[in-house]
Amino acid sequence: MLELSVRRRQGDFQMDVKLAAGPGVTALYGRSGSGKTSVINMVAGLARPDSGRISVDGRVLFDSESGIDLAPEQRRLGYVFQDHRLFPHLSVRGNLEFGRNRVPVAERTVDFHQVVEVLGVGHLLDRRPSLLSGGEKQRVAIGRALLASPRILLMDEPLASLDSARKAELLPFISALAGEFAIPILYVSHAMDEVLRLADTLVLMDQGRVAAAGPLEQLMSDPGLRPLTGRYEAGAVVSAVVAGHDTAYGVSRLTFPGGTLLVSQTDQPVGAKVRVRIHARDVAISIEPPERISVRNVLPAMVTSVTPAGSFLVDVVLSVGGTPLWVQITALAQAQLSLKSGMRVHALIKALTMARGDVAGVRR
Ligand SMILES: Nc1ncnc2c1ncn2[C@@H]1O[C@H](COP(=O)(O)OP(=O)(O)OP(=O)(O)O)[C@@H](O)[C@H]1O
Repeated sequence: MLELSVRRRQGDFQMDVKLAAGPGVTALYGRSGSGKTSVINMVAGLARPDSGRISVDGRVLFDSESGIDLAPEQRRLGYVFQDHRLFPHLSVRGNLEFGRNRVPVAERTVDFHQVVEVLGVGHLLDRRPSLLSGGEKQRVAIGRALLASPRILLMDEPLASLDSARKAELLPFISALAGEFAIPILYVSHAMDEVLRLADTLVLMDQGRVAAAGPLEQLMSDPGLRPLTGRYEAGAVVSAVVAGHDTAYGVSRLTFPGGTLLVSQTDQPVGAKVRVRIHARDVAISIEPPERISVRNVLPAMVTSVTPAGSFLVDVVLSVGGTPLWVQITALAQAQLSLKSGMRVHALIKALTMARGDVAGVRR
C-alpha cells in the first residue's frame, strides 16, 4: 500500500496531494497540467516534496520531519515511462536481466519465466530493441521494471506514444499484470478508454490536488464530478455481464440490473464481466414507449435530476433499475418535454454507439 501526503511548490503551481494506492490498478486521471506526473515523480524520488511523507507498505521513502529522503534506486519501485528507455546495446534478455540483477537474489519476488510468459516476449529474447515494434519495446520495458521486484509499479502514460492498434495490443498485457504479480500499480493517464479498461480505483486530479478518489464506477456516475471526468466523456459506466452473442447480426447481449443491453459484438466471452461506457450524448429519451424504431435498447427509466449544462444543453440523470444513466438533451427538447425528477420515461440507446472501445473486460 502506497500512502502519500505531500506539498510541493513548482513555479506558480502548488501541489497538495493526499492519496493511498492499494492492490490493483490506481489510475491518476486529470487534465494536462493537473499534477499527475509530479505525483509519480515524487513517489519515484525524482522530485522532492517541500514537506510531507511517502511510504510503501509502511517503509518510509520520504519524511520531511525526520529528514528521510531515499534515493530513487533505494526505493524499490518500478517505473515505466512513455518512451521505453531500453538499452540499445543489450538484447531483450539483457534488458530484462538488468532489471533482475539490480536486486539481491534473496529479495527477488518476481519470476523471470513468468514475466516472459505474461508479457509474451519469449520469442524476442535474442533481439535488440531496434528490431522491436513500439508495443513490443514497451512490453520489454514493463518486464524490466517488474523484474526489479518492485513494491509498486509506477506507469506514466505508458501507451501515449503508441498508435491505437499497438495500444489495443498492449492493454490486455497491462491488465494482466495486477492479477498475476500482486504488485500495486499507480497508472497515469488522460485517456478514458485506458482508465476504463484498467482502473480499480480512480483518483481524479485537479490543480495539484486530489478532487475525488474511489471505485471507478462510483466516481464516473457522480454528476458532481462531471467537470473533472470531462464534458466529452460525460456518461455513465455500467457494470454488466456478457449473456450471449448473435454473430449473424454482429451484436452481443449484456445483462445489468436495469435490463439487457445490445451492443456491437464484443470479443469478450459469454459470462465475462465487462464495463460499458454509455456516453450521455448517445442516449435519447422518449416519454411514450416508442414503437417500430431502429433503436434496439429501450429501457424503462425514471428521471432523477434535470440540470442546465450551458446555454443550449440540459443534463438529465435517469435511474435504470437503480443504475444511473446520463443523458444530454438540447434545451429545446427540454422546453417541449418538460422533464422533471420522478417522471417515468424510456431511455433509448443505439446498439451501434456502444462499440468495442466502450465495452471493456474487467478482471473481477
Ligand atoms: N520543474 C517544474 N518547475 C516548475 N513548474 C513545473 C515543473 N514541473 C511541472 N511544473 C508545472 O506543474 C504543473 C503540473 O505538471 P505535471 O506534469 O505534473 O502535470 P500532468 O497532470 O502530469 O500533465 P500532463 O498530462 O500534461 O503530463 C504544470 O502546471 C507544470 O507546468
